[in-house]
Amino acid sequence: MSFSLKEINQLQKVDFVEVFSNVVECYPEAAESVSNLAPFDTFSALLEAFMTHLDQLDSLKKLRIIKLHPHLVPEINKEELTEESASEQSTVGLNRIGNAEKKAILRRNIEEYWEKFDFPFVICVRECKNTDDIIDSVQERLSRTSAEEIHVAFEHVKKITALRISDIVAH
Ligand SMILES: NC(=O)N[C@H]1NC(=O)NC1=O
Repeated sequence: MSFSLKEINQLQKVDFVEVFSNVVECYPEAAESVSNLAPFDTFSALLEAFMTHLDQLDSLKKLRIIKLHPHLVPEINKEELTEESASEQSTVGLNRIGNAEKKAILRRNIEEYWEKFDFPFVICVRECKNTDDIIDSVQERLSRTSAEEIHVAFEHVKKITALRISDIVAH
């Protein structure tokens, strides 16, 4: 459902939090905090409020948010996907990889990443052209340090959030 900025600004706090509850995956606390800053003069101001909220979180909370994201191969953890994640994962066909070998490589790489870092591989899927793009990224990012990867993964969390906000609010 898409809202105008005017409609967003007229929402009661509880409704604002519900509308934006999953723009940060499974972390409604972001919407809760940003709701206190309403009304917003522009779409950019709303977007910026969420980005600023995320940026100022301490590193433990950032890590917690990264860990709230589902694996790109949900079978790894037998996960139920949120509506937003399922839709994003389907944009590049992650839910219908026909090539068994490719599916196995992706799964192996993502499991290896999880074992190395102890948090899921997070990437803004909607910025990827296809599953090969994702395989290349996970292989490249596997060589990084944990601190580097927390930073990179969190930048992807912010991109995912921005796109989800753009889906909700006409701009
Ligand atoms: N693991 C991971 O990257 N998950 C996500 N990426 C994305 O674009 N949507 C997600 O849920």
